[in-house]
Amino acid sequence: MTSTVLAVDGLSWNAGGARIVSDVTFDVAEGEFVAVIGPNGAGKTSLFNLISGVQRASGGTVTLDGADITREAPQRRARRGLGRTFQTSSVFASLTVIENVRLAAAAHRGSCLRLWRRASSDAAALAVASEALERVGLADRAREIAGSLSHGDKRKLEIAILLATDPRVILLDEPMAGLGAGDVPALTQVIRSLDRTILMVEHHMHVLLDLADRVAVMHHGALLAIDTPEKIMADPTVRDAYLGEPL
Ligand SMILES: Nc1ncnc2c1ncn2[C@@H]1O[C@H](COP(=O)(O)OP(=O)(O)OP(=O)(O)O)[C@@H](O)[C@H]1O
Repeated sequence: MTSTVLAVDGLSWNAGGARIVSDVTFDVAEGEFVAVIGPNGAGKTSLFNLISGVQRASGGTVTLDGADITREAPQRRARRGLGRTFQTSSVFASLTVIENVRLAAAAHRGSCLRLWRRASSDAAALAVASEALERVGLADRAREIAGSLSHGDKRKLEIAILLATDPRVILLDEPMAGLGAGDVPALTQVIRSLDRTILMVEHHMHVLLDLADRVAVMHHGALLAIDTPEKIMADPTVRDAYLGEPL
């Protein structure tokens, strides 16, 4: 019996006189991987903004582990375990790889960052950071300056930063965007190995077919369908939403 970790119910958002997200309802079960797809402008990032709290919903609710978090600020949601990456990189380019992760671990542990202390003195945060880097395959790059990493490795670092906060749910917004074709399989492998509850916006069909338990299709701000990848691929209304574009 699987339990619901994240639930959105009737979630809506109006902005600039338009309804951007319209009455979206679905549940995500513990350990489930849900891919979110849809044509450009369908409202995928806006949906993530509502779930993570970057935008306040105009209507509906977001529930995490049974708690209504709809009115909570993003930081509070993050502390509850909603971890999110953004389309643009949130890495501190001038810090080392491990410093980026250690800071996230320390902030999550609530330790005040005493800047006069040596950075490495928080042994617990450092241990968490090392383990997170191990998980994403960046352990041997720990002492490098984050800004010098390749695009693909920066994405892995962003995921390590999230892991350092031990999130209940991970929201990944187009993690493959801007990657060369050669970097996609390695990042796919890292994401697959996370073994967490994950919601991911993704355009690469082969990636989400590989990873997703279910695929949610957004269209004009509404949830058009949510089902297994096989059923979604065979759904004529989904094909119509893409105006004949191959899925
Ligand atoms: N703050 C805002 N005010 C007004 N309109 C907005 C705002 N943010 C987004 N939109 C509009 O809402 C629609 C959905 O945008 P959103 O970025 O959520 O779509 P998306 O599915 O993530 O698209 P893409 O795949 O291109 O990233 C777009 O038409 C966008 O222009």
